[in-house]
Amino acid sequence: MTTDPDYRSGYVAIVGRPNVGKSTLLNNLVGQKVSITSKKSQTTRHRIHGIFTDAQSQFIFVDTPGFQTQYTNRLHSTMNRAVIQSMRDVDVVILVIEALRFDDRDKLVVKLLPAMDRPDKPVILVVNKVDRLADKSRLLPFLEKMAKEYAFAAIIPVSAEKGTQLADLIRTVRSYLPQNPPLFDEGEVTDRSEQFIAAELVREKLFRLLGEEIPYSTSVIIDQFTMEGELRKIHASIIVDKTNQKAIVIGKDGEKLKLIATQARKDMEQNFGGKVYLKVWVKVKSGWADDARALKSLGYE
Ligand SMILES: Nc1nc2c(ncn2[C@@H]2O[C@H](COP(=O)(O)OP(=O)(O)OP(=O)(O)O)[C@@H](O)[C@H]2O)c(=O)[nH]1
Repeated sequence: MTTDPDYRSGYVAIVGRPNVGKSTLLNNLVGQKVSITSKKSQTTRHRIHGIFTDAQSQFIFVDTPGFQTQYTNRLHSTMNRAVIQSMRDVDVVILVIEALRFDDRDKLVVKLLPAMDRPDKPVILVVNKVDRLADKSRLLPFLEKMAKEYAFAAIIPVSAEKGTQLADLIRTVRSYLPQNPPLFDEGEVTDRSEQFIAAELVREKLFRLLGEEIPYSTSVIIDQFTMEGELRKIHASIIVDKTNQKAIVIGKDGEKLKLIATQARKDMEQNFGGKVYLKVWVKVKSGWADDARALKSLGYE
């Protein structure tokens, strides 16, 4: 751990409507250092998506589950609550939009942001996909217009895909992080367990593929994780609270569960760099959320 008095660390939320490039940005920012934290870190208030640590700073990127949903037309109150909740305790919010595009859906996201005139909660606007602009001269007026309309702490045009201007973004975000020693030990966060990642990837699919209510009352546990040569054999259970939730997760003719499992398997194969055999069950465990012992067995202290 560092003893540098100017070390900065804090929580950062990346928000924006679907498809603006949030995941691309996150992956590029955390780069090789992408880490899904260990079970222990799960007990913090945030769901952590990735951590970037360097000699001067540590950025802890938190999930904003609501924005990951496919059901973009259903920006209803549950989702809003989830998003607002996830932004409440972060130090910096990064709002991502596409260059030259600021539509009604972006405006809806802006409405959910913390008040920008509050000095303790800077919102940095990232204008992404600048590489796509044929006519670069249109960018500056767009940036100026955004600056005039909203009190962003900073506006930074980037290409998340090409990695352009990301160093600038890192520097800017850093300047808004509190002076803190690293909140997570680098060893701890890079020591990622494939078992944990596997559970996270299934959980992510629940958020993406189900309505907004269900994922919050589910949990995922890995019952079995074995290697057979190069093949990872994984058995996972999705734990739900009620029988009707089980039916929803499984879907008509098992289609939903199949989709969840297929997408999770593909992500696992990409993450682990090898073939995965994944089997997923849905189990009802009534009142699991209230049962301390059950919670403990699911990894929540
Ligand atoms: N040209 C270009 N394309 C980009 C850039 N960043 C992201 N994209 C593309 O935009 C699409 C959406 O990117 P994602 O990172 O999945 O977007 P997202 O905001 O995480 O989307 P959701 O998960 O749906 O919320 C993908 O096809 C990316 O390849 C960029 O800087 N330039």
